[in-house]
Amino acid sequence: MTILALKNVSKSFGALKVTDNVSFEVPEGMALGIIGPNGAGKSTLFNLITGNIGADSGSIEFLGRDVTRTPARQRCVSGVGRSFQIPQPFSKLTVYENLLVAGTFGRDKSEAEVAHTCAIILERTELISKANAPAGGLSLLERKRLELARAMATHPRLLLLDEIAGGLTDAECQSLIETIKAIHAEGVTIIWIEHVLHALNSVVERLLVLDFGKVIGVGDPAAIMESKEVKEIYLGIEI
Ligand SMILES: Nc1ncnc2c1ncn2[C@@H]1O[C@H](COP(=O)(O)OP(=O)(O)OP(=O)(O)O)[C@@H](O)[C@H]1O
Repeated sequence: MTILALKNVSKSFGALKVTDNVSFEVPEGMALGIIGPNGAGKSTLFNLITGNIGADSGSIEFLGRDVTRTPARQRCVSGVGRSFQIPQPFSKLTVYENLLVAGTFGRDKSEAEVAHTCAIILERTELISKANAPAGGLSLLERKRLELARAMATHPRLLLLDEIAGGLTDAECQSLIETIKAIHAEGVTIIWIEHVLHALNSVVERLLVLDFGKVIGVGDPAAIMESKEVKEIYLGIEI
């Protein structure tokens, strides 16, 4: 089953076309990586999928339903979760309270249900020992983990990760990869934008390359990394 389908989606900021006639489909259960140079339009693509910004043209389907004009909150409630490139937790709230906000947002769930699931998510994202610590005092890895945990607290069927491994040491990155793999193994569909290619390629089954807002390649990660176009455009190697 296709969980997400973009058809001819375009978006401009003034004269700058940041998303240029983008079409692709993601089968449920897949982990898809998105790579591309700085400014290629990767985060904008996430904002279009989540509804944080609206498309100028084209359509976006989630779980077979057209969500092109659906507000962000409703898309989140129906199963689109995301992490942001720059973690911005509620710094004066505790880690646990941050999760409660995400878990409660827009949902018709009892406080007891939300409290229970948030505790489980804190375990799975290795933040349980920090549950009562103010989020403002977390290390970078912990803040990245909190981004992941907050996204998980919204119960996503599709999880969008925006450069979640950026700035981490190799060891930190490896521990985060294991957590992401475990989430994926439970059946959550993942789309992951990342510049840390070894992290990305250890999780994803397919890679999509964006350049100047256009999809210039999509397919098996090894084949994509070896393609002439990707080496020239993304890695800056002249062939
Ligand atoms: N709200 C906005 N208004 C105007 N221009 C924007 C807006 N959002 C993004 N842009 C521009 O669109 C282009 C693509 O930005 P985007 O953040 O999507 O790229 P990216 O591929 O995610 O880059 P990076 O890898 O550096 O995060 C950039 O030139 C950016 O300055």
